[in-house]
Amino acid sequence: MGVAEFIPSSSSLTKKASFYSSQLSYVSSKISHQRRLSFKPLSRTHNYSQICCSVTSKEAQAPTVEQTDDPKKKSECYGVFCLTYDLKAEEETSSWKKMITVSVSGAAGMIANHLLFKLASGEVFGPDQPIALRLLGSERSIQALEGVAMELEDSLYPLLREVNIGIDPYDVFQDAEWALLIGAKPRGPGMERAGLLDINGQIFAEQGKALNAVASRNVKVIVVGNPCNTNALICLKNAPNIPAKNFHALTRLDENRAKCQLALKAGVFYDKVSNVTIWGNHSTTQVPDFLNAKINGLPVKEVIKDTKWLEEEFTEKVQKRGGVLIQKWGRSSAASTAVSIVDAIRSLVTPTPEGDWFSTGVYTNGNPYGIAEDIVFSMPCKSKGDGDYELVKEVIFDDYLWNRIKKSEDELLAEKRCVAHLTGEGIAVCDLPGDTMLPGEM
Ligand SMILES: NC(=O)C1=CN([C@@H]2O[C@H](COP(=O)(O)OP(=O)(O)OC[C@H]3O[C@@H](n4cnc5c(N)ncnc54)[C@H](OP(=O)(O)O)[C@@H]3O)[C@@H](O)[C@H]2O)C=CC1
Ligand SMILES: O=C([O-])CC(=O)C(=O)O
Repeated sequence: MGVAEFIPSSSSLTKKASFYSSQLSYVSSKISHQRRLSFKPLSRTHNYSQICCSVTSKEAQAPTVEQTDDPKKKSECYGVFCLTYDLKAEEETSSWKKMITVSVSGAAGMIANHLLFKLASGEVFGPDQPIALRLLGSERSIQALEGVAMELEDSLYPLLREVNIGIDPYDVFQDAEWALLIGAKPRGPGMERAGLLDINGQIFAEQGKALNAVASRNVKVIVVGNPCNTNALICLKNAPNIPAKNFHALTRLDENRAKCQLALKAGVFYDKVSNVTIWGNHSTTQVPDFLNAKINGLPVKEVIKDTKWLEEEFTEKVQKRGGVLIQKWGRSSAASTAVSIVDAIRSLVTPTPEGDWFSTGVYTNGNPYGIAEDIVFSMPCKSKGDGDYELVKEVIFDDYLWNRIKKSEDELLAEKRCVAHLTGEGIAVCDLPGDTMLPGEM
């Protein structure tokens, strides 16, 4: 067991967003499959949706190219983004809902490369839901992010109304109604878990502060970047003006993996598997719950009688699926993670089917199970489809399940002690269990 102590340096505590300076923003609008595009360099204080366009009718209006002699302005726009359409009146696509704003970090990364196109297509929020995408990158990735914006443009999604890229979270999270926090430093060879927690924790502390300052007061936040549970805890602690309940750590990929393994073993298609909970941390201590899960409406243990398989093989397969995938692919799950983010969002914006539930890592504030308070722990939830959720009470525990849950709880409590300097709870003491690993580590 390694013991490390983090005394917060003044730089780590007082560091403001380091990316305040330059940024590029692209705003696009697509109406009735015809493109209306505009580009404006946005300052931190602009209201983006007011800057964007509106239309009076479905008829195209002649574009006017904005001429500028300002060389700085010129260098900030390219191609069709330099065209400004003069759209004067209010939008009349009356069958569509009011546009929502979704901010995504790590937007030039592999997961985002799948996710953004699903968001823009209407697959996530519905075919009548216009969307503004605000994409957060860094100085490292700004060129790639321009490439992402270009591909989104070239995809001609009618619902995609704005694409805005930047490197300052205080800009990119402005008015966000959903914040999908994917960007994080991957754990490299020889890097201690404590080191990863510290580096990524600082990213999420900063982003929490930015959300607190500029996002919608009811923003829903899904933390994907690892270690996602503790990153989510850090994020919510740095965003005291946003309800802690609104923060999630993504464990839906683990739920999907568990469903797949149960379906395989039972010889049924996976739509027959329901009520699967992932308890705890998105790490190798996570607990895929086969006690409460069902196949064809029956308890899994009545369908799969091989308890040894359930307790050992199944559990370990789910816990380590990410690592096996990395060995095969040479990189971590990207497409299936994006799919699981879609699932996680849809579970919050559509009513949960009667009797079923879904897993998500949420803040343990008054949970009915007896899990330690003040951590982010994956638990069974159901939703009315309003973006909110409640914990499911109708679950049972046996010694096997409860002992495993406690191990994951211990791990998260240790991670929490390790990031105390980032949650405002004093001096961090890092005494992580030696076997603490991400699913992607073997
Ligand atoms: N919860 C879950 O179920 C899963 C979580 N994950 C996690 O999701 C995260 C993203 O995965 P993926 O998209 O595949 O990764 P990529 O490496 O493709 O992208 C990650 C992005 O993170 C950003 N980043 C932020 N800070 C740093 C830093 N200090 N060093 C390097 N990159 C940084 C980079 O963008 P930029 O330069 O623009 O900041 C980069 O594009 C990882 O943390 C991964 O472990 C992966 C699979 C499942
Ligand atoms: O460890 C990783 O980066 C990948 C991961 O979370 C997973 O596959 O579940």
